Amino acid sequence: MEFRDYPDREMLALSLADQLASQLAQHLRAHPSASLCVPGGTTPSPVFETLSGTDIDWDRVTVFLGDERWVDGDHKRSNTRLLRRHLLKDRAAGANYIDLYTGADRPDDATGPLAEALAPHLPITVALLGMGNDMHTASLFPGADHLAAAMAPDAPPLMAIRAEGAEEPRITLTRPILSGAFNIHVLIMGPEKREALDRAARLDPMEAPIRAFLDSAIVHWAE
Ligand SMILES: O=C1O[C@H](COP(=O)(O)O)[C@@H](O)[C@H](O)[C@H]1O
Repeated sequence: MEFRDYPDREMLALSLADQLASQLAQHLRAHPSASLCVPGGTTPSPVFETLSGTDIDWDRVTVFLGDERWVDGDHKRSNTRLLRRHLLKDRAAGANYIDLYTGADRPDDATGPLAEALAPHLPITVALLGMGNDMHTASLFPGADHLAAAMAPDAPPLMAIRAEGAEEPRITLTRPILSGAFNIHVLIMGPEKREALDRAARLDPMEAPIRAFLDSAIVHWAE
């Protein structure tokens, strides 16, 4: 794991957005398309704001979330809503977006069609992961009902998942799809998350799912 410590959150957002854009642009120089997997939650919006204005060929970039809460796109807890407000605008408005919320009654009914939609965009070019204070990442929560299956090497690309720490049913990309990304970044802010990261580094991925991605990730942190 590489740990990058920034002087403040603004510097982190500017620098990380630049690193993500550079990796996408570099991939696009050698390939017809690239994919960007991003987190939802409360942390990434400043990074998204900067990234949305970067000058890359967004028409050739496919964006999708690492996980989605099973709520309508205009619900205040929708991760897609966050993306539409902070990332999929300005220059990045041209990106192809795969919405993980299909409107099906249950996320279980969406995993098959979504796996087909994602397949042409795998392996992920750049995966940005978030982390909760409970050491979950995407919707891979400690204690979640299908965590063992979602962490297995032969897990399907997406799974429906429920957890006590999650307010609503979720859909999540699974461990093999996320860990197969060419470039993995973890974004955390604040002292609590730094402590959680240190704790996670000493735990098994079933207790601290973020642990599964740390060995090959660059972690970006600011107070
Ligand atoms: O529920 C979620 O939580 C994590 C962490 O979110 P944060 O609010 O602590 O930044 C996020 O990465 C994930 O995408 C989201 O669905």
